[in-house]
Amino acid sequence: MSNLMSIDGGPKARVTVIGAGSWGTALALVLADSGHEVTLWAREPEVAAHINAHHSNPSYLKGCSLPEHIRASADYAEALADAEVVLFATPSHVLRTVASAVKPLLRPEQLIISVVKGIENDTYYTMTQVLREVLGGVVSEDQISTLYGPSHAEEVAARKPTVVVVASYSARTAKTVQKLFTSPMFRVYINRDILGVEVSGSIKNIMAIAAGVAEGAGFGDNAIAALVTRGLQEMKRLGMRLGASQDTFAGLAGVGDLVVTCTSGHSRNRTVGKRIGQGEKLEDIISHMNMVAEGVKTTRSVYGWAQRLGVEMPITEAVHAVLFEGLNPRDGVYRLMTREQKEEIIY
Ligand SMILES: NC(=O)C1=CN([C@@H]2O[C@H](COP(=O)(O)OP(=O)(O)OC[C@H]3O[C@@H](n4cnc5c(N)ncnc54)[C@H](O)[C@@H]3O)[C@@H](O)[C@H]2O)C=CC1
Ligand SMILES: O=C(CO)COP(=O)(O)O
Repeated sequence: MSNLMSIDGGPKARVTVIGAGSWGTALALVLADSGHEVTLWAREPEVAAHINAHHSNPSYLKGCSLPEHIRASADYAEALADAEVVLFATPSHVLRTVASAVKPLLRPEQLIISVVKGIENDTYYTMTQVLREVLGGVVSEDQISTLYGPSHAEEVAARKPTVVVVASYSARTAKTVQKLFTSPMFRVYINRDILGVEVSGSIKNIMAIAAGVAEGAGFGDNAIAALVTRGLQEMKRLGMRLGASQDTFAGLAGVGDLVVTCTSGHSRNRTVGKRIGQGEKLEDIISHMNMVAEGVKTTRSVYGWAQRLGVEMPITEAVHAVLFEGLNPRDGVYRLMTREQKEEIIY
């Protein structure tokens, strides 16, 4: 277990954030505001140079000034040299590669945090499961945690009130991470159900694409409310089949993140869905985006996972058909509306 004296016994910890996209940058700001020493690893050397010279990251977080004591580097060894805490904030499809690359630089006493939302294609692993597998032998699973919840980077960076959850394989680690992040505008609850947190916080991105498609296709608020409600049932059905706790889906990583992503103008997943609903092609949208819409890849994973387990996930199936099988968005909605008649709650 970590001997993070700087967190447990004092105000400052040395944190390295791997990934200077919008979320990694916003969380670096939260931690720096609390007095922690933060180093941001950026994949692009020009992003690191800009952060060091201008204390901002316009490529990923426009209009935001960063505290001057955040340092950036595009070199793993330099970025990780003194880290007590290593926070992964990359897109989900590169987490395995990035974690493998930094593994030789990690030490057993470091705490590892994932804020990455997604389910890996083919393995159907959550992101802490990927980290557990890749970092095994260096870092114990008790050192690993995840921070999820309704938290658009733009609002966090603007220091607007945000409430999230931390879940870990170890209660002590969860408590340490809670303490690390807590500030007057950033409140952190602990949730013991790490699987439920990761499953719900990842599948909500599929529902956000569906909500965007509905909006783009010209449907109304009733349709969005229906997608949020039935989407929650779907998330719960898969999650509980995997052993997650029902209550997690009513919590911040569940309905909390589902609502914000399905309704916020900040959401990249909702935006991708909306543009598809308006008639654009997925490839054209994605090829012009420098940011990640995790729901696209997660749709492939969850569709395959649900098929393998025999779990009914009609919204996920419809999103899969629209994204990857050429189904017209309006026909996707028609398909959902004309399914066989059902009871709302299956007991
Ligand atoms: N932006 C947000 O408001 C929130 C994002 N998240 C999650 O955080 C994770 C990271 O997303 P964002 O920071 O929003 O990213 P972003 O969409 O702002 O930027 C993409 C990031 O991925 C990096 N990247 C791209 N290809 C890479 C590669 N091959 N190797 C390493 N890095 C690569 C880019 O350099 C950039 O830092 C995602 O899983 C996302 O769902 C979670 C909560 C809030
Ligand atoms: O997870 C998020 C908010 O909690 C971010 O959602 P988007 O990736 O759709 O912007």
